[in-house]
Amino acid sequence: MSKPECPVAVIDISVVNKETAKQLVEAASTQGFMFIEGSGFTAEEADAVFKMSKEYFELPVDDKNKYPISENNMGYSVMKQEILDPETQTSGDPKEAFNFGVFEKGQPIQPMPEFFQQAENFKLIAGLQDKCKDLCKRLLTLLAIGLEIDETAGGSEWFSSRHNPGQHKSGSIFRLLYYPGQKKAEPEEVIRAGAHTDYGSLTLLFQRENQEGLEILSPVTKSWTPVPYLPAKDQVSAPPILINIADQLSFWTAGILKSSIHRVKFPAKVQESGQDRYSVVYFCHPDDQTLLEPVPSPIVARAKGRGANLDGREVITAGQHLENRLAATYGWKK
Ligand SMILES: O=C(O)CCC(=O)C(=O)O
Ligand SMILES: [Fe+2]
Repeated sequence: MSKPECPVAVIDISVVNKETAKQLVEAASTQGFMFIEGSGFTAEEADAVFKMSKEYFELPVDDKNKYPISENNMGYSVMKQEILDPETQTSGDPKEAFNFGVFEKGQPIQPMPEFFQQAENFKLIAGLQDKCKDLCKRLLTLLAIGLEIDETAGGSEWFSSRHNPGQHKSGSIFRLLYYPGQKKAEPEEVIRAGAHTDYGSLTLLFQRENQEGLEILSPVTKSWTPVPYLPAKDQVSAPPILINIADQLSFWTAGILKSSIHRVKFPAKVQESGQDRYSVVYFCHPDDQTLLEPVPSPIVARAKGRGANLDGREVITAGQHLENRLAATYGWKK
């Protein structure tokens, strides 16, 4: 399935069946990253969200700072505020971001900047969040099928039934990111987003052509591997979306599914052109009260001794796990 120049698999998920599920679990248990075709997102939606994002980040910083990120992980994160790799980084990531919590009954759950309240922007954000939720449900169903989860315990619904963003509280976040280009800096020296794993269950990433920068520490080759931009297969569809497994799915499956370390570091081509990078991310999290207990899968059961399978370990909830990770990232007290 992989195109020769692409280090991660490209999987068409338009059909939900055992064959697609097998391909997804194979990719999720090797690189932990994969491109998805057949997501249902359109080129028009992708163009619109990147246009909105650029307009937002061009606003004066004082305006953006009126809605600062708070302990609920929603709002504006100013340049260098976030430190994704606190153990090795001496200063924050050179990027800005805005985090939206998932709307409840079509309404935001945080104070919204006027810019995002404009009817067209509001409709776009709400619509994209809904599509991200649906896509994650489909991916979670496929992963459950691929892991052969016991039918009597919930089968293909085991993961998806624990994800109800917008109905139950969760850490799910829809995020706009902006990494300003820096023409002069040495490419090798500039880390745009420090090495980290994602905190939830799954992450969806939308990126743009000629704005590459994401690298994964491949569990297969153990080396930093740049992830390319893949063009759309036709004029109507959005380009393939990059998916990665995050901590909670890895923990749930005793490490069988890989939550791979990744970072953002502009390649020479992007560095030389001084090009900015914009990305749009959906972090999918289980409902806060979800217990991170072993998954009833024969495949996971064979991998004794790690993650949720560890005997004698205190079972924590998804919400507690997220609180711990955010406290480290932003220097918040626990
Ligand atoms: O912008 C990117 O490509 C990566 C963002 C990322 O890894 C994150 O925000 O967790
Ligand atoms: Fe990430």
